[in-house]
Amino acid sequence: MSTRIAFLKGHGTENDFVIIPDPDNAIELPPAAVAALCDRRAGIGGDGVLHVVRSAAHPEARHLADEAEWFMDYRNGDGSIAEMCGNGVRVFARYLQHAGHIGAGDLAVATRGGVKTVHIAKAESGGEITVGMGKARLSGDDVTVSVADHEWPALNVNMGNPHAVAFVDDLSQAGNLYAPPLFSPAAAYPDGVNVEFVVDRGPRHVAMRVHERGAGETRSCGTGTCAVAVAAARRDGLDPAATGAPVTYTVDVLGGRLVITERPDGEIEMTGPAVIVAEGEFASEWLETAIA
Ligand SMILES: N[C@@H](CCC[C@H](N)C(=O)O)C(=O)O
Repeated sequence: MSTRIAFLKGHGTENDFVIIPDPDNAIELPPAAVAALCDRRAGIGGDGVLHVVRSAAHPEARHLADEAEWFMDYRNGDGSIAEMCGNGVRVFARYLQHAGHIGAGDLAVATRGGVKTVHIAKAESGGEITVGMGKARLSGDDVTVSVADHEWPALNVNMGNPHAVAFVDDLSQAGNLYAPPLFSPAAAYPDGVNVEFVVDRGPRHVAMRVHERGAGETRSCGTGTCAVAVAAARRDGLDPAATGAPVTYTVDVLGGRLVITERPDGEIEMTGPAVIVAEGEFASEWLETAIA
């Protein structure tokens, strides 16, 4: 029997998501279903899916239910699972606000990368959303990334999910990014990697392009902007832990701008917009046929 399944479409700096509200975790989303939803021609279209589930109803988040009522079950557009999505968590919070589950103010969201604290500014103050993204883990190991005949040294930064940050002379050097950049050594990223290409725009102001694991080139990556801000700060000789002063970078992405602050205790805050674009429903029959 065909049933109607509600969805919404949203984006954060044009990193776009299909949102599936499913408080009781009643909807099965195998990888092929996620890929069908994210298909930009035959499906709804998106870089990923935000499956909105109460933590108590999800086996991966039940243990976090006392800390965070909601779990962001994030999936990449190819159906693979990722630990964290920075733009996604802002859009997730915006959805909860849009649906009337929460108002402006503070919220805790469970993710596979731990519980994230979220602050939604009041509409009259611009409505932007700030997320406590946790600490960056930098590996000192040498990593390189390459595209066609260009090769760059990169910094291995983990923001819950893996990143390789390469400073380049010009963002066009990354080419069309239809294929994933190559990286070395393979052991640095056993589960694949998100690769950021970065140029300077001014003091504490950079711009980047990103090739995301499981999605291809996207117009923004929130965890990527955090990785880039930390990599740029270290390159510029700035370490909040050493000076006791927070450091803020503005990171331009193809789809907008995010502001990233690293505090002396290493905690990173990301601030940016989140938009709900549309809502609708599809027939379960369509999804079943699409993945058959
Ligand atoms: N777009 C995201 C990151 C999504 C997950 C990533 N593709 C991965 O596989 O780690 C963001 O805004 O952080």
